[in-house]
Amino acid sequence: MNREKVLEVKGLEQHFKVGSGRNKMVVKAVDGISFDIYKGEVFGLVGESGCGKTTTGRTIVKLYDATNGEILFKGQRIGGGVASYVKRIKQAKAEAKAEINALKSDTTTDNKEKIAQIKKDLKLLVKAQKQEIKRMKKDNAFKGELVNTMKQVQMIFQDPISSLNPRMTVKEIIAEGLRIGGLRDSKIIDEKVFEILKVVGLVPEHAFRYPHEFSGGQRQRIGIARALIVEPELLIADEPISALDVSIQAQVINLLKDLQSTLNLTILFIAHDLSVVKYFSDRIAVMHFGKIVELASSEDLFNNPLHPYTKSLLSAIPFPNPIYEKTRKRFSYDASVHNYSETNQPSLVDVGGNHFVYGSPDEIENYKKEVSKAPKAKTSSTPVEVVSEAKAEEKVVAKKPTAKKPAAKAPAKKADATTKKAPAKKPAAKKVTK
Ligand SMILES: Nc1ncnc2c1ncn2[C@@H]1O[C@H](COP(=O)(O)OP(=O)(O)OP(=O)(O)O)[C@@H](O)[C@H]1O
Repeated sequence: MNREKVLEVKGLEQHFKVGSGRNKMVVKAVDGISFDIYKGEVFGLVGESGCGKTTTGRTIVKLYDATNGEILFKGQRIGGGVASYVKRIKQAKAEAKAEINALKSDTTTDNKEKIAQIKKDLKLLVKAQKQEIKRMKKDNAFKGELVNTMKQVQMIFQDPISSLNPRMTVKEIIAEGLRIGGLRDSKIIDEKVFEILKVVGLVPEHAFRYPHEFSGGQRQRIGIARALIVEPELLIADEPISALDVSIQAQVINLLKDLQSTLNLTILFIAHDLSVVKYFSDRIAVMHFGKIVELASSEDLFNNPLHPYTKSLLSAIPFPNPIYEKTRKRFSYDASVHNYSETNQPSLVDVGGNHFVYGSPDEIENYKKEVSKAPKAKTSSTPVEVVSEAKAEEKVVAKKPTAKKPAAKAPAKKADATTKKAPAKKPAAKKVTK
């Protein structure tokens, strides 16, 4: 099946210069990652704190300028960096200089021709690299077009408290994206805001209140409404539940899950908890120290994890079973097992059935053997547990109670009013064909 790529991330690097003087150093928060996200897919990005997940999301929405690599949204370049081209020019110049100096110091032969050739080659290489830099910068320069494109990529933030302006009413917060997009008709703006509030499980009356009047879960719903009002195609959810009370986490996850299917959204779901992404994601990429170490369908990753880091993350997931918990073995990941060297370099390779693992050639051979012996994965469609959560009242500080009806259960017609996309429910079996 031909799948439309909504997002393409190619060799993305995001390096931060920190400290000064002797303490100056470069933090390679994201260190050359590549992945594609297909239309209608939920792509999970997981890893422990500090592995670069948030930086990846923020670089995609252009909160940071990428150091290197490319980001394409529906084929259009929306971000990237030129550091590698500049580095290549510097390196080529240094190499050419060293070669020319060596030839000049050799007084026994006439090396004029060779030197001229080196200079000519260098000139050509520098010209090609500069042209490439120019092309990239030019692609970035279509500002108007880029602003429109970026509207289609929205982000939900980890902390709903700090991400909402306390001095703005909910209506002002949600409508901001519409106003930035040039909409001025306050009647239409009001209608759209009220509509989207219903879609996320709130009520129109909430529009006139301030963020502090809401509970954590409700604030996250406001954040979701703010992202959805501009009818995005790609939603980047950066740990949307990690700051929330456990009792309401599942509500927000289920809301996102429903919205994803009702509005046919494509989602990059960032989380540190593998158990959360399991039921939500079609595919999952596991990140460790700025690199993707494993990328596979959700089923493959859980049923047949290959990279030792993924195995260690999985071993950390608790199960609500005391007998299992008593015997559960947690093991830690020791990166020294890999023995990487200059001649034994790792890379991310498909070891079979679109199951990618980061490893050296020897490791990849072993992973391939392992994957060929593995039993076929069973499809799991278990919904997120909402047992106690459904009962858990979201403590509303606001005067009136929250609408209990889950947003995505809103009639298709309502969703239609908030998006250009066909509101029809997607078929349940939306698993990506591999
Ligand atoms: N603006 C910045 N300047 C310097 N270093 C940064 C910056 N942002 C992130 N980092 C560093 O980059 C690394 C990756 O951070 P990032 O927040 O992307 O990780 P994360 O996996 O999302 O972690 P968490 O789950 O805790 O948010 C960390 O070492 C962090 O300290």
